[in-house]
Amino acid sequence: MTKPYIFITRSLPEEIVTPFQEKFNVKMWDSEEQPVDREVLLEEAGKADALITVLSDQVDEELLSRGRQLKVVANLAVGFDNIDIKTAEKNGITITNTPDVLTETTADLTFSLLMATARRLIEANEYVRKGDWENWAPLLMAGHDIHHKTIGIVGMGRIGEAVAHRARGFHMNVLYHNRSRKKEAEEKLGAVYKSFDELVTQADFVVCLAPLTPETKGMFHKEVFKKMKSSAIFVNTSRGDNANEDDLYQALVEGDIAGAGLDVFENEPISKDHPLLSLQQVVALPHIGSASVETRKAMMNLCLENVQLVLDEQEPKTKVTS
Ligand SMILES: NC(=O)c1ccc[n+]([C@@H]2O[C@H](COP(=O)([O-])OP(=O)(O)OC[C@H]3O[C@@H](n4cnc5c(N)ncnc54)[C@H](O)[C@@H]3O)[C@@H](O)[C@H]2O)c1
Ligand SMILES: O=C(O)[C@H](O)CO
Repeated sequence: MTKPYIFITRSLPEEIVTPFQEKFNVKMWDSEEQPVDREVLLEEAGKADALITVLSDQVDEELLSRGRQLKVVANLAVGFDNIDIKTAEKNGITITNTPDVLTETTADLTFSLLMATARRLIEANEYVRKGDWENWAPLLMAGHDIHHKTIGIVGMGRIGEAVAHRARGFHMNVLYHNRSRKKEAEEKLGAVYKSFDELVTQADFVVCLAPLTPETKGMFHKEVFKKMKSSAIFVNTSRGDNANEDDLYQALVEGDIAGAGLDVFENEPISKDHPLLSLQQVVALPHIGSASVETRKAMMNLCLENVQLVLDEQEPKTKVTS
């Protein structure tokens, strides 16, 4: 009997893939960094039983209609905005993602980014390395306090709650906005529900952790930045498209807000000539929210386990539904 065929769109460590090779015929794209060619991906989708994809692979109608035998697409991310879920369901293809295993790691990064932006850590590090540090000065690299300030979390899901937990450790006042109220989080974390407008007006740190959907796309725009405090810092570790980057740039230049910590961008990788990167008050990271070795390996394992379960005609651990 021929083994089921799994195609993985990036090169993953052998130690992760080897245990599955006895049961499956596994092929990987030969680069860890370079995305798979679209033509190759379409061709593979036409013959694979399972695909393991990453967030930059567009799993759209064209791809999902190729696979006569495609049964499952396991996305190496909790976000699934790169996948047309409805078409997958229509075509009987199971979609899985990687929730939970990355929650704490992404919350760590989100809070680090908030701190790095508020306390100007990257700018200060460059200052020392360039040899610009000549004297101690009363306001040298003075930033903004974090402790006892107000954090506003938009998208109080798994990661949002984990960020709120960290914020409580810094004696912060926690506000949140979510699609629905979360009474348990209010009790557990002392978080206070606010409308979106109230939250952006009152928070010192506005943190976006909502998924990218038609509803959230561009939700942080010109008028929203204008409502924020001029001392506010915007942190985005969800998806770049949730904020309008031109409006964010203008808001920073015109002093509507004080800074931005960004792990995600409208176009990734962001061009080094992008206006946002010319601003000292912006800390920019290359989409590394979940990037600890332990967590990335846990995400890879979860993808492979999900694929195995579906191919064995069992329920996957983390199925995505519309
Ligand atoms: N930067 C990174 O590397 C990284 C890592 C992991 C996750 N993420 C992003 O973070 C997102 C959140 O992950 P999660 O595991 O916490 O997901 P989750 O589903 O547990 O939480 C998302 C929350 O957002 C809420 N929400 C949805 N639409 C909303 C809206 N219009 N307004 C307000 N709230 C809304 C949901 O009700 C939910 O509570 C992912 O979708 C992904 O885009 C990024
Ligand atoms: O959605 C996700 O999981 C991230 O963007 C990558 O870990």
